[in-house]
Amino acid sequence: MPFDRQIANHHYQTEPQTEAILRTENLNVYYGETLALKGVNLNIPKKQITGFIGPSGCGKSTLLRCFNRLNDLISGFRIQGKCSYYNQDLYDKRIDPVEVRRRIGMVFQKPNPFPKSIYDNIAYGARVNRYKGNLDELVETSLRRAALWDEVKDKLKSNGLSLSGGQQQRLCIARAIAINPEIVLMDEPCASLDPISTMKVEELMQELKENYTIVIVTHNMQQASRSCDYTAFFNAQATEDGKRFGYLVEYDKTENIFQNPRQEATLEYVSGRFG
Ligand SMILES: Nc1ncnc2c1ncn2[C@@H]1O[C@H](COP(=O)(O)OP(=O)(O)OP(=O)(O)O)[C@@H](O)[C@H]1O
Repeated sequence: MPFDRQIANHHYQTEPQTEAILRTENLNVYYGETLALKGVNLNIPKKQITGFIGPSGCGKSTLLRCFNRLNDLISGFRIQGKCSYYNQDLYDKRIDPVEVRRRIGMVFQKPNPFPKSIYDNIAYGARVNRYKGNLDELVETSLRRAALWDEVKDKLKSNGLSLSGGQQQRLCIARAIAINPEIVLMDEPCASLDPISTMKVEELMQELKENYTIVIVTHNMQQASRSCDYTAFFNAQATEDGKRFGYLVEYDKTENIFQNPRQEATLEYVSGRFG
């Protein structure tokens, strides 16, 4: 099927049965004159784990960053189409990006704790937001939710950077949830972790989805098939002038993407034949 028809009709998507919390409609993303993502239509279900997979450069991180306005900081970035949270246009002029990032938190590929104590890493956002509750309780609850409390409860004054990589990443997840977001975006959160730490983060994601919506970019096919309820497969298409743009190929329940995809390209990618 010609590429444009693939984009024009959306036969390759199974709409999630649960309420959508994030939605894109005909979303194009540009960096300067370069089109990075074309025509993305996606509904991200609430309190589920949605994975973005696809070869390098197909725009997975770009799309993830659109959801908490993190691309705003990049000069030349602009979008066409719509990107919304519930039914609120995230790019409406009246929307405060700081408030967006409070509700939609982010965990990055490389753990990036502040060079502060474990306690202060968690308390930081609350203090900035003039949190009125009990800080000790917030720190404990957040660390418990991130499955880190037992490992750090006796050394809350130690520097966050003194923890192992896997612990640092769980600290970053605890820091993200301490400001009580509704959504946690994760950009390859296990890319720099060993298999045991990776497993802990995956287990943690399953616990977190009771309270939060999670969207994760991953290059690890096993991780996507184990952890995600829904999976979106993106690919890149070359243009005549030698540039490439990303587009959504197929979006479905994870088991369908991995066991019974409707697109040949998806099958090739998930079975490791390209990408
Ligand atoms: N800050 C930026 N300025 C200009 N172009 C960018 C910027 N960030 C990303 N791009 C371009 O946008 C396209 C998509 O990149 P993006 O990082 O979103 O892809 P990705 O699928 O997440 O890749 P990877 O799997 O390698 O992380 C690429 O062509 C990339 O070069």
